Amino acid sequence: MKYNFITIEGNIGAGKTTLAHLLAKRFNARLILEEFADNPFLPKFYENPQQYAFPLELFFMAERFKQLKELLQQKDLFQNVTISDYLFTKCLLFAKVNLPDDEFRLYQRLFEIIHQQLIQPDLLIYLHAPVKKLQENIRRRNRPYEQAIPNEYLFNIQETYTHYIKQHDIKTLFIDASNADFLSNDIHLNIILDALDKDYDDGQHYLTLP
Ligand SMILES: Nc1ncnc2c1ncn2[C@@H]1O[C@H](COP(=O)(O)OP(=O)(O)OP(=O)(O)O)[C@@H](O)[C@H]1O
Repeated sequence: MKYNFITIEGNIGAGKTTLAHLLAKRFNARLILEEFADNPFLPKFYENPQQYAFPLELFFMAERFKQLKELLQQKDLFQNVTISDYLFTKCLLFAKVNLPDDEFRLYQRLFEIIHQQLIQPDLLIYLHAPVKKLQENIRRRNRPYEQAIPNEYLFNIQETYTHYIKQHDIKTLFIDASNADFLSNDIHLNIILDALDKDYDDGQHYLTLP
């Protein structure tokens, strides 16, 4: 395994957490998981996005910073592999979609100050699935407040992520996860494991799962 700190990203319902658990088990890695359930603004945001977007985004940024800073500063970081199911920049990407321009600019100023203090992963795994598949996953896991997410919101999030990854030339394994089933299909997990044995240049590297 060539990487010390891997982050898995993707749209809502793409399967980040499942893959993060499987990889962490395989590499006996430290696991950093998104704690979105503690965000009291999330159900309110889905009911009334305009009113709650700013406190929602601030809460996410504060919580994620606290979590990443504590974990990544522990001395054993580079003795163990670390897997996380979110990138700190996720805050900024969701904020771009959810906030009006003036509020976004304020948020971005705060983000940039905070962001510099964090260690970045050495590989990003991006799970890309079509909106139809995301909606199926969201329905199946059945978190009540997510059941009316419009397709347009998922498209916007997807666009924002892919644009960011391209623009910043981030070292990314870009996985077509349309058919992904990491839990019951060992072939899918093995394709990812094989890929993690290789060195990659910066930029996107595409993988398709059969
Ligand atoms: N910055 C943010 N702004 C708005 N909503 C957010 C933000 N971050 C996370 N969320 C919401 O929190 C919930 C959890 O999102 P997330 O994509 O992290 O996990 P997930 O959908 O459980 O991932 P996966 O299914 O890929 O494991 C979703 O409803 C998502 O929209």
